Amino acid sequence: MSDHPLLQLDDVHAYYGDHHVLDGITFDVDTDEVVAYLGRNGTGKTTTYKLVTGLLEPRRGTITYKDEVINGQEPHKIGRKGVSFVTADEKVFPHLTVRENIRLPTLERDVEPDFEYLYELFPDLREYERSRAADLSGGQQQMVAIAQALAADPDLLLLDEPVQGLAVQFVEKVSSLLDRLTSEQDLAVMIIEHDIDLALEVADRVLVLDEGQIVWQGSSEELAENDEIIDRYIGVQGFA
Ligand SMILES: Nc1ncnc2c1ncn2[C@@H]1O[C@H](COP(=O)(O)OP(=O)(O)OP(=O)(O)O)[C@@H](O)[C@H]1O
Repeated sequence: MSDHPLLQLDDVHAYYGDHHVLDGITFDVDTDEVVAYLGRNGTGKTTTYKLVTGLLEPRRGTITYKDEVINGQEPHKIGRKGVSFVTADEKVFPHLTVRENIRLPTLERDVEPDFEYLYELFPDLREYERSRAADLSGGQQQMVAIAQALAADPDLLLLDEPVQGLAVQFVEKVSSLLDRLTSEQDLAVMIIEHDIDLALEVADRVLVLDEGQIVWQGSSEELAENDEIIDRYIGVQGFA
């Protein structure tokens, strides 16, 4: 772990009304690592992403990104600092073309996405770049969402079940894509993923959340050998 992690959460608490969802979580994420964020449904994983992206303000604790406290900053400001968030049901704009969708996050910055690089990562998208997003399959639309997040040239990519409901061929693509991205760019990735085999395959490190607390952290290899933690907090394929 470095002295200056890209992202650092320190004793962070989050509530929805009186519902105390995150009960003092502390963890770091460094550039160039893929961190799987695991735990049963409803334990607060997506809520953690909402805090980091500014969609929700922590009641207590500190979120530091690139050595700056970002608690309570506006989502668009945090986005401009290099945080991108892709959810499972990411909505691409159906009436825009693939190319227009990918360009969206860069419009206000007056820069061009690196289409060549993105199409090399997602060859299907080159083929369909002039098609309306609505005409693509669910898996291809998910690729557009990930390409759109990458077009903004993020330093931290937060993926929330990026392959949920997708065909095996897309799952394999996402897995090899993450390998490639973190080896070619200064990028940290956090991934919420219920398929534990996939999570362990793509991640260097794992955080396990239960009842709003980080109950275990370690390398993917360590978790793969720790049946007790898997059974207790993640379960078969992570379903409660
Ligand atoms: N907008 C909201 N208002 C009120 N309660 C919410 C809201 N969003 C989430 N919750 C509750 O907060 C808790 C944590 O939800 P969260 O979505 O962060 O869990 P998760 O670990 O991401 O689960 P999943 O794997 O099902 O996505 C759950 O009990 C959920 O019902």
